Amino acid sequence: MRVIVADHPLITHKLTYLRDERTDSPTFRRLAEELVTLLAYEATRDVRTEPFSINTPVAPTVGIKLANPKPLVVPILRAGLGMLEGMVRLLPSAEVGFLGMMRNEETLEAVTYANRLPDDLSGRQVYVVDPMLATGGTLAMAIEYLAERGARDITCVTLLSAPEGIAAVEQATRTISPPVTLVTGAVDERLNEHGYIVPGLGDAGDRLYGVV
Ligand SMILES: O=P(O)(O)OC[C@H]1O[C@H](OP(=O)(O)OP(=O)(O)O)[C@H](O)[C@@H]1O
Ligand SMILES: O=c1cc[nH]c(=O)[nH]1
Ligand SMILES: [Mg+2]
Repeated sequence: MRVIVADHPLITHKLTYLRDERTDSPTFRRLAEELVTLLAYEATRDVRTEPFSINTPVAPTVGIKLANPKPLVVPILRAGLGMLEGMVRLLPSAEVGFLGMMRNEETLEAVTYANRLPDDLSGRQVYVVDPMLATGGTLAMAIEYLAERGARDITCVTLLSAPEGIAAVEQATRTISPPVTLVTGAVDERLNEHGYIVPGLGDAGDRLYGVV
């Protein structure tokens, strides 16, 4: 797995406010959206394009446009929804599929409770968005699932990642065929005994949408 830590000062600045416990929900949502736009710039560096002929007012020229099939963006509900708008703003022609997944807070194992994705992902570039990569169970399960359906390559965009989670996803993706890339805003110190990222930002879903 290729890991890109996009530690641009603007990203780290916005992440600092996002982490701050005093940041309220509306501000948290706005910052998450702004952050994903900055991360998406890095994450889409290898998006597939094809030549596109146009005429400027001065001369004909050949540029590029996104190739077909268009990329698929997959937010992992709930917290990934907070990154969807920023992602599709940058990729307006992308399609969107949904995976609903939650961690069992006792066992820390991921459970899938919703799935609305095209059956056949052959040839598709897939961008998975979820703010948090903690133990890695959720992302590993999502990646395996997308690979089984034939995704051509899979790029995961997270705001924060734990070293333990990166190692777990690396291990889990060792045997799958599509290339996997992780683009993250920061790699934090560790996980605590409850599986939360330290220093992290708490529960991203709760901070975006309220405590469940
Ligand atoms: O790497 P892991 O240990 O699997 O943890 C990461 C997952 O935990 C959070 O979701 P959560 O289960 O809290 O669901 P929510 O988005 O509905 O709050 C987060 O958004 C990831 O999906
Ligand atoms: O720190 C963490 C770990 C998992 N999920 C979160 O929302 N935050
Ligand atoms: Mg949560």
